[in-house]
Amino acid sequence: MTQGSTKSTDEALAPLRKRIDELDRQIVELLNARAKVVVEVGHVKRGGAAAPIYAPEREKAVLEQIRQYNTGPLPDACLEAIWRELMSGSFALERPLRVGYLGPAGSFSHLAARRKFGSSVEYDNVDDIPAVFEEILRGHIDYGLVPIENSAIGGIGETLDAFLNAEVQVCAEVLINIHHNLLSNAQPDQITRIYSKPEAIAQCRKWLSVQLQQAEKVPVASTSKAAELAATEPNAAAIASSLAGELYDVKVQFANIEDNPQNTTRFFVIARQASKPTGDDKTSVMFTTEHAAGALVNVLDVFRDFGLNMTHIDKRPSKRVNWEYYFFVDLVGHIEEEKVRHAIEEARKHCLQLTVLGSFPRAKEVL
Ligand SMILES: C=C(O[C@@H]1C=C(C(=O)O)C=C[C@H]1O)C(=O)O
Repeated sequence: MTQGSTKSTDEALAPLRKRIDELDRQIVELLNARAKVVVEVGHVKRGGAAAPIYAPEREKAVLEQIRQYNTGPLPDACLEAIWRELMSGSFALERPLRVGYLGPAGSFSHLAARRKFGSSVEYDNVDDIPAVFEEILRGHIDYGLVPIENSAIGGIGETLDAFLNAEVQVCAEVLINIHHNLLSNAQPDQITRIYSKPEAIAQCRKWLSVQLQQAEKVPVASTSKAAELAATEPNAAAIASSLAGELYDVKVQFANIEDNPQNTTRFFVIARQASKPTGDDKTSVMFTTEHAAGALVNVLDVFRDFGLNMTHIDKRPSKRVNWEYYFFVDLVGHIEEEKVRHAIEEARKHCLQLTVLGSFPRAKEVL
């Protein structure tokens, strides 16, 4: 490029950048005007009957409105990411929020928590899934992220079992694409060992059968533990999230090595309170029935008779009596809707016990 053309490019850019500077000034002013209103919301929530700081129903309405306002050229997903981060800042202005997840840091639960709650909340990593539930009940954390099901391996037994022992509420759901990465600070041909959680190794089976055949596959307790090992051991690699790579300072050598690119995990956000209706919600229930012919069908018949669509069903052994089960069902609708409330009252008549785990806005996007 000649000097003349560089100069004319600079000349052409200068006024455009000046316009951007002025718009940025206005955006900052507007963001702070919004933040001042959020501070007032915080005062209202803390006074009188204390209202939860995180309001999933309002989050959904705000994001839907943003999509409606959007006339481009920015894609909806970009604006949504900005507004999620903005709402994360709102929490900090109302009252610092503590969010717990199954650790160590860099796990997929951590990734789900960060995508949902942004970078302005405090995160706590907890040793196991039941401990996330306990920390909610003890008031040590405000919200907890727990995996409920994966598109490839199905229900997460540890989470389902934890609902039997802890009375927490489901207040939101989060869908996350699980992308695995091969992380290592060694050159690929120098890698002799690959650490990961057995499930992650299994989810990358096809890729591993053609790549890095020389390396030994070593199972460890979590993908984030694997990343930690890969950071310290020469010639070691890990299969883990890109977040784990960032946190433990290990390079992504190969991205998206999972066999199924649609590999998705659904997480529940658990809390001490449920969420208000949005008009597009789900209700999660857990029940056990008598050990008799047709007992389960009798309950499901009620949901059909009331026209309630079921989006999830799972079962876990009661662990009290052999072959006695707890069933977990997600229904479309909110418990405050007359039809849903009525259906659950009717279903209860066919159960030994039925617990409503919570109603929450239906997640539309995979984050
Ligand atoms: C400001 C509020 O609190 C939180 C922050 C929100 C926001 O920044 O728009 C929306 C919902 C809440 O999770 C509110 O409840 O309106």
